[in-house]
Amino acid sequence: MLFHVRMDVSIPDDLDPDVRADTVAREKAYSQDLQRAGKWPHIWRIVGEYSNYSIFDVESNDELHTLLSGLPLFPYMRIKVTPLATHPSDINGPPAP
Ligand SMILES: O=C(O)C[C@H]1C=CC(=O)O1
Repeated sequence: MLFHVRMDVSIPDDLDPDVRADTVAREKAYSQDLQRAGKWPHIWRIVGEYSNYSIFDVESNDELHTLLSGLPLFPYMRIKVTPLATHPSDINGPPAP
């Protein structure tokens, strides 16, 4: 199942700089592990914002929720999830299983 996900990050200005650096480093490692596992096949920075558009490829809503709620930056994010279906005009058809 494919999901379009928008993440908007808002880290409080008064967060301890060491905590901030550690959290951002753990977020990067967590994200890259999921990318290597094929669960997070696309991530794009939204120009001019501390935000991204991502595509997740997971088995269920519950799996997506587990992955998103495990993000180290999750406490500092607003997340909008949009489920994706195959478009009938897509010349490539549905994604390969
Ligand atoms: O920078 C972001 O967009 C937030 C988050 C998502 C992946 C990652 O490494 O950080």
